[in-house]
Amino acid sequence: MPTNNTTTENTESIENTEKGLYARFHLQHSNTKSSGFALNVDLTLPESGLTAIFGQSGSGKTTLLRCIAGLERAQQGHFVMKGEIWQSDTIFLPTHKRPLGYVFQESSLFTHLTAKGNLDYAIKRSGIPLPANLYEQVIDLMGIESVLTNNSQQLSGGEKQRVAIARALLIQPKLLLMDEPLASLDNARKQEILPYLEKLRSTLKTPILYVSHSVEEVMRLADHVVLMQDGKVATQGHVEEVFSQLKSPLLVNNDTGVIWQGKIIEQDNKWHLSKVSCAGSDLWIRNNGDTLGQNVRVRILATDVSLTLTYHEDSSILNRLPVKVLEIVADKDPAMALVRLQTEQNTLIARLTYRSVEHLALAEGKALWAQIKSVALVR
Ligand SMILES: Nc1ncnc2c1ncn2[C@@H]1O[C@H](COP(=O)(O)OP(=O)(O)OP(=O)(O)O)[C@@H](O)[C@H]1O
Repeated sequence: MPTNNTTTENTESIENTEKGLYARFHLQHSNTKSSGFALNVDLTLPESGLTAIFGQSGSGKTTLLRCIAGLERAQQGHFVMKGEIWQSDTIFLPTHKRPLGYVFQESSLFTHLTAKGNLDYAIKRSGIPLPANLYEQVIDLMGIESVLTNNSQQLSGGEKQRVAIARALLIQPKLLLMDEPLASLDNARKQEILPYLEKLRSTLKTPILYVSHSVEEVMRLADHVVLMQDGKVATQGHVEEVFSQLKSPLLVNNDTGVIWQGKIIEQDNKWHLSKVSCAGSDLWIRNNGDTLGQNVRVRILATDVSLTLTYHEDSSILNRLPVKVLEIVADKDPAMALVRLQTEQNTLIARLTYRSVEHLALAEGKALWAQIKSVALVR
């Protein structure tokens, strides 16, 4: 289950950080005391995968990342990275001694160097010998082979960011921090770079902390989500859990819906459809060139789910799943209700009128069929 923030001292977490990351910071910006911004977090994060730090502008995402990097010194701070203390009451490792890579909104490449020159400079500065093939693997992962000899000023915004990410990876960080790496790109460039970030997330063993205020990026990239509000952690948890909360603060109005992880297990070439198996529930989606066996994420909006008491074969809807009602809560619109449903092993949310809730006599535990009008691959 997603957990809420605790700002009290978490001694147990500090002791159990051989694997995960533990961050506790209390920081008050000296010149913002009047406006009252304070960062107050106490977080244990997974040791691998991509953790999205999400929240509105000014909620403290960058400040948290800067504290972790040692770029900002919290009045009270504790950061333990897989058993290594980077900050405590008595220790403060300066940024250059922390084995981390930092990717900023702007690529910050040296403009007088080529892409390759930027990478070589970073490797030399890190002083850590490169294992065989790492250079080639990183170039391949970021797809920058063809631009290596270009001067960094000649690169597109997306290429610059891919070189900047490669540069951060080549210093062999134990932690990769990314602060809105797509924020300075237009939508076309964002779409171009997202598949590289997906590949990075699924290939890299190093944990990634990724600041964003884009729901799309979070849904597509995150394994784990931390939602920041007013310098505090409002909620955190696995991406599927966080999105399946009926009142997820991540979502606004018609965005309500769930994310499922699945695998393409069948393709129907006649109708250009793919079957995705998601934890016991199979769904047909349009085939957009996906390959058999591919892991995918799908998004099912609450507005695309309707409920029937019996199995309707005479319907245009392809996806029908047996479900049980878990809970019914009021939507912001007084005419509408949000119904959380249990499928085989997942949660589904339907947005219905209260009239339909009454008509179907919906109540907790009631078994019925969910018809899913549209399933989108998250991309
Ligand atoms: N060096 C500083 N001195 C004083 N106040 C600061 C400083 N850095 C940030 N702040 C303030 O702290 C608050 C949190 O800023 P922060 O940049 O961490 O937010 P954010 O969630 O990353 O926002 P955004 O999404 O806009 O980048 C803001 O109110 C900001 O104005």
